[in-house]
Amino acid sequence: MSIYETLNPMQQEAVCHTEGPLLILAGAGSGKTRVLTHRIAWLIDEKGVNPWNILAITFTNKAAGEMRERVDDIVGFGSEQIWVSTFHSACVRILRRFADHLGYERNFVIYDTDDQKSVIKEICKRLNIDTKIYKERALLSAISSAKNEMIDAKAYALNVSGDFGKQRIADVYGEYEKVLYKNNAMDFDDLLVKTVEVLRNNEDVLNYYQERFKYIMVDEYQDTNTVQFRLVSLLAGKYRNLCVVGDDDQSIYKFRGANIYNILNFEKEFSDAKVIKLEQNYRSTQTILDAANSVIRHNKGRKEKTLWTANEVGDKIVFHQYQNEYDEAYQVVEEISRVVSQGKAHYNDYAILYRTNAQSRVLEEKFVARSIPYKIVGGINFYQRREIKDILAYLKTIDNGRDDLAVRRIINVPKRGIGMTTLNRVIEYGEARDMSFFDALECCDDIPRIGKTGEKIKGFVNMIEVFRAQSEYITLAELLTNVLEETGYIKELEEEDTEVAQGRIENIDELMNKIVAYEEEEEEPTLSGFLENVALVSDIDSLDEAEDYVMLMTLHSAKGLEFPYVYMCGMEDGLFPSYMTIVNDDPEEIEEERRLCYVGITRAKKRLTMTYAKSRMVRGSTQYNMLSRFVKEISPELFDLGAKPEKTKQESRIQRPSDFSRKQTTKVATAYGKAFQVNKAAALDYTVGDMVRHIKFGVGTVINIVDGGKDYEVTVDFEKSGVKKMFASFAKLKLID
Ligand SMILES: Nc1ncnc2c1ncn2[C@@H]1O[C@H](COP(=O)(O)OP(=O)(O)OP(=O)(O)O)[C@@H](O)[C@H]1O
Ligand SMILES: [Mg+2]
Repeated sequence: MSIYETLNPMQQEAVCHTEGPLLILAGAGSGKTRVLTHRIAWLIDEKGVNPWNILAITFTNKAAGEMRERVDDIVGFGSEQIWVSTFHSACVRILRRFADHLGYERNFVIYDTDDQKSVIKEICKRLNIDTKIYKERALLSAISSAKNEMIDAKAYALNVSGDFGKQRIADVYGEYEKVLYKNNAMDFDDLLVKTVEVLRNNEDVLNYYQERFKYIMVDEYQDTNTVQFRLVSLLAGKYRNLCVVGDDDQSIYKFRGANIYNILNFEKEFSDAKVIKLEQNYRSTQTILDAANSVIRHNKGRKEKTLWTANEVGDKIVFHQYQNEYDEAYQVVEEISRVVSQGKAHYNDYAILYRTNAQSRVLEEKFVARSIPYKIVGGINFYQRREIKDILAYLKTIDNGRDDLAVRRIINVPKRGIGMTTLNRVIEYGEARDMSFFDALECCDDIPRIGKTGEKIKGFVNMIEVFRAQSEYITLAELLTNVLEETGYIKELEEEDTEVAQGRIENIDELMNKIVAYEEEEEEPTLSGFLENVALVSDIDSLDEAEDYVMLMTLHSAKGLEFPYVYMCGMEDGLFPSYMTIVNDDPEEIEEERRLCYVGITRAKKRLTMTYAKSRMVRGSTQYNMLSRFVKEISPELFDLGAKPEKTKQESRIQRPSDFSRKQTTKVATAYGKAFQVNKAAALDYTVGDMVRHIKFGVGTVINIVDGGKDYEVTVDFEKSGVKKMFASFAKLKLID
């Protein structure tokens, strides 16, 4: 049977429409990616197109890898000639060849955020710009947005029209471009911008690539931004054989400048474009598809789509409610383990999806405890993350300082201006005397040629010693708080103010949760005890080799992928949709989160399980959340509500070799544990979900309560005035019976 017979008539039409622009707009699982791979095969096998003339662009490296595999399978010989890559790697390839046309050396370097920041810092100093007012990160993000909109430094400067703030940004932007050029460096946005520039300004280069890429395909088109759109239109400018596929309901990268209007732009720029809609979903059961549709229906201003499936009705959506995130993780892992051990599924039939990276920690610990192989897709295991390693290195150094690697890891993190030459001298000194690195640091006065850096070293040693002294009389959570504050670690991340930095902060918060849970449960908590406990769960080497593993990933990373069994964990308002989305109360943000939910649901082929934890520790304090609004949007008849969670013993929050009884404690650490006090949950006479009355705002529903130490922070959704956050003692909310 020819592979084309495995396509439906609309898909076949899309595959065979090889000449001229083509837009495939279709819902999840309708075979868009499949059409792209089959189109490549068709071009080569049936149209005799040279594989060399084909460019396929995908969104992530994983997607590129998968597409490459699918193409290899159906094309066979010659498939390695096809460019299957992400936007960025395609651009790097082009620039490595033609960057000299822009006056760059071809071996230009690519700057990461740290490099960019030091450039900005240096410029601000030179221009006398106060970085307290003009934050480095804000400057960088203004420059990045400008680049993604293809506004260069000159154009930016022309547009400031007397706005002093913008003028400063324009000054920095101009200088920044000069410095990068001088250093033969490009930042991430440059890769795209400069490629467009090379193509625009050099007819021969443009000609070369237009001739080369006679057939261009772009997957996940809904998440392209302005400069990416420009790039594609330039490349396809001559032959116009451009096929883009996307789904406006799955646009989830607006925060990175993705521009959903590119779908409209496409129809404008390529007005003769053929538009094909695919309506049959092949991936999911009827039930899963119904659930997805019932959620996405709540978004306004979307293109209404019909999506049906011939697949069976299938299992109901499973919904579980748990006491807390530990129960949730425990039960999910147990369930997977049970089914797999019965031989009914493989580990890699499963994916666990969550909203934030930090949620992986508890799940990972349960997997390690059960010796079940798992892999974090598109990310890094919790205990391997940079910030977690850094903070643990601080704690190890405070604990005893005998771990040279740990001390060396943090001596200059955050930057303290202690250079490599100095450090080598300290190492040499220590090795000659058989001392630990930390002991050698303590002797820095005696080390020759240390000079002024000695003061900086002493500052570091002193700080560690103060922490050591403190650790005698404060709790571990307080110690961690002090480390985060005194070292400036958190401040640096806060100032960076990027998506990545925010993720790092969330991970550190999660480590705080771990410490608080450890202290609550342990009879005699100690720093060494905590570090041993961590070593127990972070030792995952043995599981690394497995070929069959459960996949854990954020909802964002799951785009384009599919799995027989999907778990969506943490289905709570305040987590998903995120807390900030709810507080900002911006309908567009909620819609973006809803699209993310749609992406999550539609990853599942056979069965979808959604889980909800009534309480969850956030920054060291227990938070009670309401069920996610997205779950409520799914019609109740689609759920298997009989599937109540089995009553199990209260799940331990920490991993330990032997069983023990959980110590009941009322101690609760606040955000960064400044104050410790008795849990006052009994002090409020209302709880999440209750109706309350406020003297000014009227009637509303309590949607969140956070124990903020001295007071409770209560979030209420008022019928008239929307969501408001307030302190319980001031709000004087009255419970309505
Ligand atoms: N005509 C078909 N016959 C059988 N299976 C199909 C057909 N079309 C697609 N499929 C299968 O349906 C699943 C979904 O296809 P694909 O991943 O291409 O969808 P998609 O539209 O790209 O989804 P997403 O929007 O999530 O990226 C895949 O397993 C694919 O092999
Ligand atoms: Mg796809």
